[in-house]
Amino acid sequence: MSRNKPTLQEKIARLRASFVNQLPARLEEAQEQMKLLKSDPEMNRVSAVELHRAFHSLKGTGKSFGFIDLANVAEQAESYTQQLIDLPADKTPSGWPDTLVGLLHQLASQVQILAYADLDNNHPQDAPFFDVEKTSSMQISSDSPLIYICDDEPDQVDHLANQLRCFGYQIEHFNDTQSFHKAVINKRPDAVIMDVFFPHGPTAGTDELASLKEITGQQLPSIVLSGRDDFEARLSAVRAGCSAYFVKPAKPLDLAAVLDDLMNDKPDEPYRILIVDDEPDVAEYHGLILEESGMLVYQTHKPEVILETLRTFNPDLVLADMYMPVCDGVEMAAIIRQVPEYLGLPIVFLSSETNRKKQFKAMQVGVEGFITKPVIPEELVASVALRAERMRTLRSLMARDSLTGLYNHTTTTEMMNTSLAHAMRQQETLAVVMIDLDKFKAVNDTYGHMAGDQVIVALARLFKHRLRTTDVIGRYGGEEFALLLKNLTPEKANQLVNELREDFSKIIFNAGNKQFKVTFSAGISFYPGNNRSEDLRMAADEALYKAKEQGRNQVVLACAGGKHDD
Ligand SMILES: Nc1nc2c(ncn2[C@@H]2O[C@H](COP(=O)(O)OP(=O)(O)OP(=O)(O)O)[C@@H](O)[C@H]2O)c(=O)[nH]1
Repeated sequence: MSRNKPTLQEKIARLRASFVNQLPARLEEAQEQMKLLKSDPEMNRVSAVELHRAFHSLKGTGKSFGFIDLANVAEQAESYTQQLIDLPADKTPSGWPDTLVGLLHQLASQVQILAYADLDNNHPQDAPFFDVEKTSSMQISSDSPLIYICDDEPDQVDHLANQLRCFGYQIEHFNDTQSFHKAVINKRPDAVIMDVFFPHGPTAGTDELASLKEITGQQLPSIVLSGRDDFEARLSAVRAGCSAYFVKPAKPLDLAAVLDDLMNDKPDEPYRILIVDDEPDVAEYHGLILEESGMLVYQTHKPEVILETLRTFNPDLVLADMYMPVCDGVEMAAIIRQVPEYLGLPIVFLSSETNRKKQFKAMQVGVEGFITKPVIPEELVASVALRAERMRTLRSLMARDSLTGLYNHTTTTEMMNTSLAHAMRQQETLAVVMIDLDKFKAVNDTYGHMAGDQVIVALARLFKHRLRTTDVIGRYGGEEFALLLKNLTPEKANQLVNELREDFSKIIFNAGNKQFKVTFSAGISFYPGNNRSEDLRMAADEALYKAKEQGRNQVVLACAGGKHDD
């Protein structure tokens, strides 16, 4: 019999119950430490530090799960042990064991109360867990964008639709607003290209967009493409919320550029958050809140594996506990900062520590901020998202080419290494494709450098639309591109690159009143067969050279050992 997946409430209820189940063992441990402390007339400071950590953790987790009475007693005990630790070695206050024993008794009665409490009806007091909104910016769609064109002049539309299809857009054409209306209600497109004038009304197209907005409550991303170039038509487009207005005949490439901008409002990859907390339940709880908002979370409970985990998970932000047994959060942050690659990685402490001096010490090793326990889910999500976004922007500036937004040479080379290592570990295949525009010098010389740039941008756009999000697209040099295609057979990779080549060769570019087309050549190499990333690159380069030699506008497959399958 199949069971539904547990809801967030159910998962959190389980975590709270698990915390309560662990309380007797934790209390017993604290009592053991207390015995050690009492047996030592000099007061063993190691045990005092251990006790302090145990109380601190009970306070933080207790607050997070909404067990406020328990957390309050733990806080008093934490503060008292801190005073003991801070005293000079030769000064031990009389009566200290009684105070601590008293606090431990109070904790024991709280544990008893919780053991018999009805946890289902005892929800945390200040944590509106279930209202964390799923931010729409976190979902990824790998499908080709769907564009509806509504226009009653089929000749013009055919050419536009064919050009846009070359970029990987799915195009559906409607001759009248009625069939367009039905189609939108049935399946909402990613964007619309709409004419203004139709036989049944001078602004029937834009009126239709406005009425759809009213009916559905949502604005359709839309562009106007019209024969009209007058104030009334343009105003109707503004009022219908259209993003751009083109007068016929418009260049398909210009429309594709605007469509790209509209698509760019689409989601990014989810933020990657690494949680380091020695208490699995606490890590799980904070992880649930972040996952619920669409982030990708990885947890580790051991600060000693931090560097390996950073390498494999590559987070946008580290959310760490401040007190952990092997090393504390500040020490762990200092270790992270020793690695130049992670100098800019945001580290945020999630802690019940409110001591300013301690917070300042953490800031000195480059910790970005503190989120105080118990967390308010919305605040946790907002402050993590804000910092992770900043990290993304910074990384993107460093890793991407400014003309195309593709990965630059350095990043592409790094990704070739990591993709190959990943393919080897997972026993997957990897295809490296080197692509070079044909006779591009002549394009620049004949039509100008700006026209040449337009070609480079168009090819980048074609790759972005047509390849999977798991594939890597890099601008390897001026007019040279590199693709890393995962898990494809040589036949499939060859077929895919040939389709891209054919579609690209059909795109019509404009320079002044001249029109021209451009082609590219490609060489493909594979793992397995080439087992070092340098070999993969060289084999793909040689195959590309062969494609150029054989007449350009073609794809050549490289085999291991430098042979080619033409
Ligand atoms: N417009 C523009 N041109 C570029 C850019 N980067 C490189 N190029 C030009 O690309 C051309 C490359 O020319 P070549 O290496 O001689 O090769 P080709 O003319 O493409 O000929 P084949 O590769 O043999 O087909 C040079 O004219 C460069 O100036 C760029 O960012 N924008």
